[in-house]
Amino acid sequence: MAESERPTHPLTTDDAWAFTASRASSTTFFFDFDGVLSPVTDDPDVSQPVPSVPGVLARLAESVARVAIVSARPVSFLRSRFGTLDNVDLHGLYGLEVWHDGEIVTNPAALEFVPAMADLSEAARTELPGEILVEYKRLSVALHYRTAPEHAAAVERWAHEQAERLGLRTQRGRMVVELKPPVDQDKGMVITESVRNAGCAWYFGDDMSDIKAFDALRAREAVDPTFFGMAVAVANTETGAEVSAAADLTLESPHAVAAFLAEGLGRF
Ligand SMILES: O=P(O)(O)OC[C@H]1O[C@H](O[C@H]2O[C@H](CO)[C@@H](O)[C@H](O)[C@H]2O)[C@H](O)[C@@H](O)[C@@H]1O
Repeated sequence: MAESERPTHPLTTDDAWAFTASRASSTTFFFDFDGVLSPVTDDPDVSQPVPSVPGVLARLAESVARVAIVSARPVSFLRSRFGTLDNVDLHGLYGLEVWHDGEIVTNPAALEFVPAMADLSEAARTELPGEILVEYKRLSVALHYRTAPEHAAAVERWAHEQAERLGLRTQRGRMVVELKPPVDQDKGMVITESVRNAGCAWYFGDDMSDIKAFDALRAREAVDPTFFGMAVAVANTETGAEVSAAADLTLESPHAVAAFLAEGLGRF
């Protein structure tokens, strides 16, 4: 396929892989973590990537310009799962953190919220029902109701009251509501910045925050007729319908993502 002939949406998977292979040296693959590279678990602390994922990402990084994980998890968590992959870039907390030259670089505008987040996580543990899992992430706090969905409304209400009181923002996800600093930073902004000089990029996501990353690919296509963006959703019963509706392709599960990439690697 000639370089300028980018495939049009909707497109076949074969066309997408063929074009990507022709642009490998200017292609980036971006991945969300939970629900995409890792099956969903009740306890976020025990989540692990699908066993074949680290090997597949390492091989992919040897075939294209760049592979990056763009997650709502802290970089420290991503390092605990992917620290051995020195050719995979890590963006944490929606891009508020990035792993760069052997250290975590934090958006300075978010740093002043560290004490408030520590206090907030303590308050959540005291004030919310005991079944609610409180995940303290240094710059944000996630309140999980996966194992107690009957408390969803109360948790959402509490989160919104705290956001109002402390001047924070909320982010809804899969059986979770998160309190974040009032800093303009989302996954779409990470992608917009990262694809400025790319010829092609893929993004794999499953949650509401990933739709902004899909939008960033579309926006790049709109201003650069040679750029090709491929938005891949991973199915789930919680946010799957909305994410799939915004995607070019839907894969069934994190295991299917790993198999899809392993098959695609044969095209390079
Ligand atoms: O951007 P991501 O990497 O997808 O992170 C989004 C949230 O993922 C985690 O929560 C989700 O996965 C948990 C483990 O499978 C699950 O228990 C929970 O119900 C999901 O919402 C993570 O714990 C959150 O901090 C992230 O915001």
